[in-house]
Amino acid sequence: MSGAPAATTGIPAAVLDAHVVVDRGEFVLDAELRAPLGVTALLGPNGSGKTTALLGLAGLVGLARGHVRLGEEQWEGDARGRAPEQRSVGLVLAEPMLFPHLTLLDNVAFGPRARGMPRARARERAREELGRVGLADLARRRPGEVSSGQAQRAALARALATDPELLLLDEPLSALDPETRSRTRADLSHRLRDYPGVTVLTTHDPLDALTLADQLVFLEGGRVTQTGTPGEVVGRPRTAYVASLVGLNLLSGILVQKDPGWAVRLASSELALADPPAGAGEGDEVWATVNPEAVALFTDRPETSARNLWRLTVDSVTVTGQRARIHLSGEVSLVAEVTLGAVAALGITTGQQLWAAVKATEIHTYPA
Ligand SMILES: Nc1ncnc2c1ncn2[C@@H]1O[C@H](COP(=O)(O)OP(=O)(O)OP(=O)(O)O)[C@@H](O)[C@H]1O
Repeated sequence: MSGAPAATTGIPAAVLDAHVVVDRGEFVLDAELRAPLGVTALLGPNGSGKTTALLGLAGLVGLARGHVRLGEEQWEGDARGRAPEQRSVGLVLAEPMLFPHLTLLDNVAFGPRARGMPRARARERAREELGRVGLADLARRRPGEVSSGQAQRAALARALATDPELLLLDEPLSALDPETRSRTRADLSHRLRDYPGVTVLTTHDPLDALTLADQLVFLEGGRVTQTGTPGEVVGRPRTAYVASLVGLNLLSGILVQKDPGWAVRLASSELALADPPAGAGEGDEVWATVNPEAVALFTDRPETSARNLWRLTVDSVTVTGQRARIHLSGEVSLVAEVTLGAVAALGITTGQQLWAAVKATEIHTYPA
């Protein structure tokens, strides 16, 4: 839900402290980004400004306003600015962008060499970095002679060979096929655990974010809409995008006391609750999440003890593996997740009307 306040929670002291404002004409990025040591994932839909934010941190696009500080160092702001090459940054893009005519070893040695390290030491450093990403045996190959996942690992080694204080990874796994992606994700996770600096990585993929990152920052329309640890975000999503990414239904409304019990008054329906949320009272705005697996579907009005029952229309059906997600709308918009067997048994098709039931105990609420 755009316009929701950015929510920040108990993350360690920020080491990267930036306010990145970039004016691209029709699009303006205005994002405050704080990242502690460890991995911060920047997530957002296409065009939300993730790449622009990374380029702003690296000094590769100019800021209209704002600042970039890393620890005690001011990289940008207060009329001071460091050129990109004066920033201690390692950058990895979706495409590895290795020099095709150089071996992996020389590709990785290039950064230390360019910073004045003698050739033999730079090669030694490169060998060490290639070893850390499992490429010691391929050091003499050229980029065209290795797989896409291996090339991406070499790009990571190249970025780390200069011992950057800030590592920026822009969709580092997005160009890989699914199998390579999952193996490279594991290698990346392993290598990042040993990297002592601040990593900011952009991704669309919740699996990348949840497996690689200590902290998540969501960007929507150029603004930060939510930050938190993976656990905090999964437990309390605050925008429809965040909720859908973590696979939950998110509804918002006003908490009302009923006789007996409590409910959330939605735009055109109500959600009966088992318990009111801690920290909220009558009349307060609250969020409610419903796991799609907790939405039971019926073709005929069921005899059910579930206190939430609606007749809804099937808008679309998406299948992943053996399960299907049924997008429903009507008095409420909900996604239900059922087995393919249930899709067949209920004969689910687009446009069909179904009864959807959710037990009050399956609704998780928290203050907005
Ligand atoms: N060089 C440019 N000149 C003008 N507009 C640009 C430029 N680069 C990006 N934009 C615009 O800025 C917005 C943000 O783009 P950006 O690439 O940062 O988004 P993103 O979140 O990384 O997207 P994706 O996930 O698709 O890579 C988009 O609307 C894009 O069209």
